[in-house]
Amino acid sequence: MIVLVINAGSSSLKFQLYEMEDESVLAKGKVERIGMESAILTYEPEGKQDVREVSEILEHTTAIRKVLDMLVHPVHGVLESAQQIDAVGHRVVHGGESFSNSALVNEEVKQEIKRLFDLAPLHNPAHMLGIQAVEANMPNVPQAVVFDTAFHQTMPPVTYLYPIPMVLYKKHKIRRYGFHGTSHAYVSERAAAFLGRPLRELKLVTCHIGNGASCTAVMDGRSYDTSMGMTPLEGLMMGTRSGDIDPAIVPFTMGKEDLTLSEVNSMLNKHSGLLAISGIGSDMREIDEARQTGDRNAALAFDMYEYRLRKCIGAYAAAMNGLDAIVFTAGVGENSASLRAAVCRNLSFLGLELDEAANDRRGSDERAITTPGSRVQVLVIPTNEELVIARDTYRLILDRNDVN
Ligand SMILES: Nc1ncnc2c1ncn2[C@@H]1O[C@H](COP(=O)(O)OP(=O)(O)O)[C@@H](O)[C@H]1O
Ligand SMILES: CC(=O)OP(=O)(O)O
Ligand SMILES: [Mg+2]
Repeated sequence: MIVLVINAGSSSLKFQLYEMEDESVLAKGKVERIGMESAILTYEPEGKQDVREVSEILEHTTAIRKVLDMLVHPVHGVLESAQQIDAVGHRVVHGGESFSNSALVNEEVKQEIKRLFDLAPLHNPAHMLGIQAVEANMPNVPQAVVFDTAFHQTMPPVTYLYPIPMVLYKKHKIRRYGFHGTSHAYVSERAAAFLGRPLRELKLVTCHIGNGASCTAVMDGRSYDTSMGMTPLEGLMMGTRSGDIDPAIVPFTMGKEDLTLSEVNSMLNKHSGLLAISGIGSDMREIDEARQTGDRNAALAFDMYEYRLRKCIGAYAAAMNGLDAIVFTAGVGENSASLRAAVCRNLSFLGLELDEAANDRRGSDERAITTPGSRVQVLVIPTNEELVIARDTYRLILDRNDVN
């Protein structure tokens, strides 16, 4: 069975094409700057030359058509015809309280994703465009949705409720949902396999540190608490997002700087985090380089980022009354040895002993970066959200075929 995985954002669309018999990736790529004159399509077919094309792509339907054209291209293609694609799986960031599992797309599911637009205004409308773009280009292909929030639906009320009037939860479902669940679930399972112990018996803190960043306390094999909240703005300091701040800063700043709600939202989501403190950018590579050449603002941004992450790990060790392993994953977590080292050096009170050489070693393999005697293990585990989406889609289609 051939499954196309799509992660549609407001101005981008990432994709991976899988042959599910052996879970091999046939091709992958992305379309960036959708809606702009010079959109960029990057396409990497397995065993063939990569392609980069700049053209006008004004909406998601055109983006999907371009992707399908590439997949069946006479020179760069990996398929004879787009009809070989058996199913499409989408990443959907917000599933609210309605979805604790992945689902096949039908009218009801689409209505529910639409109902959640308010809770994820940056993400869910884009996912819906992705679903509609597939419907327009491949009308008979079944689609599945895999939610970032699903893994966190096991959180108890003590961790998911906010101490604000209950009526707001009842009326508007204001609560912690958590995100990056597909990644936290995947790396937890891999961590248990790596440690050779049942996941149910482990207390883990999984750190998904990419563009967006979140930490999860995984206990009894489930998400017990996680740092992102009702939206992906809460919690850790990120590339351009503030993470936790005093909520009173919002009305105060709006008054003092005469900002609208949408301006203050944009300030916290797009103009804060590493970017705001360093004045350089949101990319950890740039920050780390600048810091090492003596840039003080970059050093401060790095230290704040590290401090807030370490505080979250410490809080979750207390929340679970114990800690067996910390897992680092996603762009920064997998690649930034200096961030991992800074976090670990400052957690020695937990009996954590960093193996500096293992931490400095580059590679995309799963590995421990602590000494064998370390009381808490620290692992680097590359995430693979696309594979989980492809697997869930595959399983849903097989189950459906069994029923029919
Ligand atoms: N070698 C590296 N060192 C430090 N940070 C890195 C490195 N490579 C990638 N990153 C960071 O990873 C981030 C992207 O993470 P990723 O998980 O791919 O994000 P997303 O999926 O949200 O786009 C980049 O912003 C960059 O800061
Ligand atoms: C939910 C979220 O923050 O996603 P991303 O890291 O892809 O921005
Ligand atoms: Mg990501």
